[in-house]
Amino acid sequence: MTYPNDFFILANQLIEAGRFIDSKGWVPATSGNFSARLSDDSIAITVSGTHKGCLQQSDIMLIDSDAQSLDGKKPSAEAVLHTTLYKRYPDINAILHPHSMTATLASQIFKTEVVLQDYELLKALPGIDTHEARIVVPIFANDQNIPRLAEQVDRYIDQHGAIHAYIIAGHGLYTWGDSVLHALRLLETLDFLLSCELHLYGVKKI
Ligand SMILES: CSCCC(=O)C(=O)COP(=O)(O)O
Ligand SMILES: [Zn+2]
Repeated sequence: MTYPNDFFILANQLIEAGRFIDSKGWVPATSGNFSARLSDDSIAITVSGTHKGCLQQSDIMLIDSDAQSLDGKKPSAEAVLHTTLYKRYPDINAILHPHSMTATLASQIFKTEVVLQDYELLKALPGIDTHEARIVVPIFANDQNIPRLAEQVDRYIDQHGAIHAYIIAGHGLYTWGDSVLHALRLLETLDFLLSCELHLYGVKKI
């Protein structure tokens, strides 16, 4: 298998992102998955079952835009959630999915959505230039049937318009950006804002 040139650059960015995300405690055990879109529209994604804090280049593989393996490796079990977002949003090039405690707890408390409003840090999200913005992070029921879950997300976006992230209940968060670094900044932003909301609801230590 000959990988495109940008595969190795993006794979290294995903490896670095994994170290950072793991240092925050957001990908316990083998949870989470990450991907980046290449210039030929194929997708570099984490191999299923790997520890995302100590990824090697061999733990990043290539899939096509329909989540089919291009190199014989086994992609993340949630690859279809990634390809569905890439199809919908031509401008995004990276997706990060941690199993952070903030997202997991928020889903148990808020059930259907988390509303983020009146935070200066909202301005770290694309297209937002005031703390008065109102962001909704929808929460979807967890589902072991990933294509069905992806359809649920797609339907929500059809009905409600663009979102920056979503939570899968009792599971974790999905967010994305135009680069791995950008997606990482959004992830930090959302984690901080979710922990503010949890503190407001009496959760003392996260
Ligand atoms: C061990 S966590 C259960 C699977 C999961 O939710 C996840 O994010 C990791 O799955 P993958 O196949 O991408 O390693
Ligand atoms: Zn997961």
